[in-house]
This record gives sequence, C-alpha cells and structure tokens, in this order.
Amino acid sequence: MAKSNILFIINPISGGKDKLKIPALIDANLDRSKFNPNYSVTEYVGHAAEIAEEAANKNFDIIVAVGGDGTINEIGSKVILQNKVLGIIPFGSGNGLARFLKIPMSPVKAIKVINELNIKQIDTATFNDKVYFNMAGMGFDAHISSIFAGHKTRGLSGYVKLGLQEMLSYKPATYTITVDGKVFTRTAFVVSIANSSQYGNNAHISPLASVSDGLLDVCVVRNFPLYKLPLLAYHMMTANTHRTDMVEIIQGKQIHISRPKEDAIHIDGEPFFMGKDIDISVKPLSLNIIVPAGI
Ligand SMILES: Nc1ncnc2c1ncn2[C@@H]1O[C@H](COP(=O)(O)OP(=O)(O)OP(=O)(O)O)[C@@H](O)[C@H]1O
Repeated sequence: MAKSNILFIINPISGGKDKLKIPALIDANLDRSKFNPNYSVTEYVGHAAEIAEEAANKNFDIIVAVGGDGTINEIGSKVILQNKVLGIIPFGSGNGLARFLKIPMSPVKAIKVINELNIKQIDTATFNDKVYFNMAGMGFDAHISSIFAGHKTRGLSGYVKLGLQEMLSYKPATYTITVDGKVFTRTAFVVSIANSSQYGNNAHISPLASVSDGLLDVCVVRNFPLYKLPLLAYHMMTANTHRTDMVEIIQGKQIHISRPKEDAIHIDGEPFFMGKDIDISVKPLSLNIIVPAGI
C-alpha cells in the first residue's frame, strides 16, 4: 500500500507547553511503513489556516493539528474544503473536541491512534461565515474571552479572578432564539451551541451531545446568583447539566439568534465580535477525522 503523506502543524504556544521535542517524538513513534511525516510550526494567529490551505496544493492526505481547539478550528476549516483527513495530537488548554472523541492526552498514545488510521465522519457547524467543530456561543464566556484577549493578566488564576470580578457587574442579555422554526425568548447568562458535549477540561455543558447525530445542542444557561456558580461548575464536571433547571437544552439543525446589540462571540474558544443576528447550521458528517478504534 502507498504511504500517506502526513503534515503535522504545531502551535508552539497552545496549552502553554513546550513542543520543541514533538517532531522527534513523532519520528520515534509514527508508523513509518504507513506515513511520510512533514512538520510546520505556526508563527502567528491564522498561520495554521494558511499552512493547511497551502497544503491543499501539495500532496498531503492527512493534516494533524498539534494544539488545542483553536488550532483544530484553523486547520479543520481548510481540511473540510479539501475533503482531506484531520488528526489531532492534543496540546491545548482545554482540548474539548479531543477529549470528547477520546483521543488520548498523552502525545505518544495520540500518535499511536494516528498509526491505526481509524477514520470517522463527524458533524461540523457554521456560525455566520465561520466554521466550527466543538463549541461556539455568546454571553458571559464570550465576554470574558474577549476582554481576557486584550488583558495583561495571564494564566488560569488571572482568568478566574477576572471572571469573578466581571460577574458582579455582568448584565445578561435577552435573546430571541429560533430553532428549526420554533421561537424561544430567553434571558441567558450564556448561550452555547454545542457540537460536542464539552468546552474542554471535561466541563460538560450538554452531556448527551453527539458529533454524528446531525444536530446541534442549543444550551441556554439561565441567569443565576453568584453563589450558585460552584453548583453549575459541579453539574458541568459531573456531566449532569441536562438534569438541572440551570441549563435548558434545545436540539436542532437550523438556528437563528437575535440579540439586542453587536457583541462578543466565541468560536471554538477564540473570541470574535459579531452583529446582532447570527445564523448557525449543522453540516452533517462533513469532516473526516482520525479517532481511536471503537469511537
Ligand atoms: N506562534 C504563535 N503565536 C501566537 N499565537 C499563535 C501562534 N500560533 C498559533 N497561535 C494562536 O494560538 C491560539 C490558541 O491556540 P489553541 O486554541 O490551539 O490553544 P489553547 O487556547 O491553549 O487550547 P484550547 O482551545 O484547547 O483551550 C489560536 O488562536 C492560534 O491562532
């Protein structure tokens, strides 16, 4: 059988972990009877998408994201256009999609999953003009990631501190959400449109979500007093939000959200700014992705 040409695109900053030794680790563990490996390292935001797009003109069969959900988004959005295959070596902070797909967090084990070359088709989604794979949405989480992006504070403790400060003054918006023609008006702390079940770090907002059911899960987190934040976190970490009245989950294919003003949104955890009206739709089984056998 002819060998597959495989390109590893490495985000050197994702997850805050050093990746200098990654090419050597891949060389040592990749099945060279199946693959010819090549490596690229990203230098700026958007570079992974550029490299993946250029790879379309070269003879690559598989492109592997070595990074987190933001890196997967940049690469995956080109891979679906080329109908190629995406692989993941998880190296992000949250790794939502990789965790959902049970791709091991250990780089050596993740390389071994690539060696098995078990390919599955999963749903993807569009959020106005942007493609996403794991989770997108608006509300408090998007607000925090947009201000954190321009903030000098870094690290998890800075993020938590900023989040708690902002929570005291945050005013939840009222959204008109149309899901497959049915209208819901909701005042919400967060509205997440989930493809997989989790944001990352096993924080599950929509525990029963599937990436191959042709449906998105609109998760409306109702407004709540600050003292209930640990309870919400507990429900997310124990994958029980669907059993509580803190989160309402509405499944559908075609979603329109209208909000009072232009505001922050996030796409696979990366902050952007969008207008009042947002159209979201699912693209069933549109991405070829390498997953562990049995998934
Ligand atoms: N050399 C670079 N310098 C600065 N930013 C970069 C560089 N290469 C890639 N990026 C950007 O890094 C951002 C974060 O990447 P990614 O989302 O993969 O990691 P993460 O946020 O740590 O993980 P996760 O999304 O799983 O929590 C992406 O927006 C990507 O465009």
